[in-house]
Amino acid sequence: KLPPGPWSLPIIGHLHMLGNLPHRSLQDLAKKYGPIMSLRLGSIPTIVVSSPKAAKLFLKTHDANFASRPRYQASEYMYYGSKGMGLAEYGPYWRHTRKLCTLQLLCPSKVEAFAPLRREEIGLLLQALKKAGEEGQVVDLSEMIYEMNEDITYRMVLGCKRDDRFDLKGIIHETVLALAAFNLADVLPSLGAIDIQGITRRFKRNSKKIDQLLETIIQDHEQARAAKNTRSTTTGQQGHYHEEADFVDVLLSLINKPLNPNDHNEKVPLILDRENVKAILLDMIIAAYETSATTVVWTLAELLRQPRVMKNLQQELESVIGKDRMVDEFTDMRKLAYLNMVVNESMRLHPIAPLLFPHESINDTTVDGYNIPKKSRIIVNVWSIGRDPTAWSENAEEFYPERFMNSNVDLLGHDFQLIPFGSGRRACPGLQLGLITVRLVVAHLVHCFDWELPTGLQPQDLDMSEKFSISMMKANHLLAKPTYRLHM
Ligand code: HEM
Repeated sequence: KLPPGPWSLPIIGHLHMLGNLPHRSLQDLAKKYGPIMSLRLGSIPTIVVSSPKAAKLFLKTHDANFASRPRYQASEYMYYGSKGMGLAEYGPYWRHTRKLCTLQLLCPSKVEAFAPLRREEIGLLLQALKKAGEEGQVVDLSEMIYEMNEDITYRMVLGCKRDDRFDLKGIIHETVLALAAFNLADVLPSLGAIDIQGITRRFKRNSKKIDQLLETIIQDHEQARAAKNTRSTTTGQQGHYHEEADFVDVLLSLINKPLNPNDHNEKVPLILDRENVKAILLDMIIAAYETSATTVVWTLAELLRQPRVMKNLQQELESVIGKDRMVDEFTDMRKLAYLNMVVNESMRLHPIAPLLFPHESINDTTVDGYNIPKKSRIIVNVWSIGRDPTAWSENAEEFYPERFMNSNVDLLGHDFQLIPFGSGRRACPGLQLGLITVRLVVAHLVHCFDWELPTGLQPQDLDMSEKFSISMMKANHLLAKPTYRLHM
């Protein structure tokens, strides 16, 4: 038997029940039909998972069967015929690219190597805020945080944050918007050829622009590498031409080589080609583009709504760091226990991917007595799990970081009541990078400044509405007035 679910309409199935904030609509439905629920979105059989216990069954017990992704038009058009990693179906290509990304781009030593870049970009944000504070201005904190996060991302992935030859930020914004749009063809594939929403045309237009951008940047890197190599033969020096190699450098050092040289089972080894490189670069940009910034904005909004928690955090920062120097990523972060609780609590209530990214089942299987057909789409409602009163007690809707005191629950994916980065084979490979960025930016903003809401706005009246897009952001920008508080 299939899991229970509501009656569906012809053709559209349950699409009309999703609304603008599907995580909330699905939570309401799960209250009626249970933590493993069956829906049909267009023509796609869909299973919605809404409790920690059920999430464990899908993401741990039966993880291997649910580790694939549905086919999306976006993956086909924007990612060079599904050559990215995040949307790739489960199989050798995904496995090898994921390994490459985890070991070469997102490994702890690489995350650490970008610490000076983070320091520089956070420094620029703090300077701008200090100046605004001296002039008594209210700032658009959302905009400033997103901009800084983008600059960190572009420098880390591409080695630059602007280019005189093209509108780097504009092209990437357009790409993100195209990828975030709800595409009917993904749930009603028969509509794909008609392109009612004009999305296929948009993908085609956009993929050309993004390809030109990536191609130009790759060629710059190739020329720089060639120049460096000529120099190294004369001086006998080896190594990269930058102090810290950006992601383009790393991928170019692996291009035209087998994706996994140690896998002797494959008859024809998969070779990393130029399109793979461009698809992976785009994957990294999209994955890092706004995720950490969205979490920082939610955290600051919660802190502004809860002056008690803001004060506790400031006290912790003051006792560990004092007021005569800035937070240091290497020496201070692990001592900031309350900061970690604040970030955990923010990600519990505001996971940036409230429904993870849909998974797809590989074979027919049985879970908890229910039949789950092959090629079902699996939606894990992490947002609803984070607010489940049976897992989090009656105050589950409240922002209360102290709930993590003397608790072993963490964000790493083994506690199924808190999985903002997912869990299992498809869990976020950028977890360390995302988490350090969030913790570091929040620590600096709270350590360096006292924050006030714009005149007349009371903490309890701060708007916390959500907007469902590539990440679930705060619908309205966070505005606040900074006052610098350090003695330096
Ligand atoms: C606060 C920051 C971040 C959060 C909360 C987050 C969360 C997530 C979530 C929920 C998923 C989907 C898991 C699933 O489908 O089961 C995911 C996937 C992914 N994330 Fe992150 N992420 C963050 C930052 C980053 C960063 C900085 C990068 C890399 C630059 C990154 C790279 C990826 C990739 C490549 C995937 C797809 C993995 C796959 O399909 O195998 N993420 N992330």
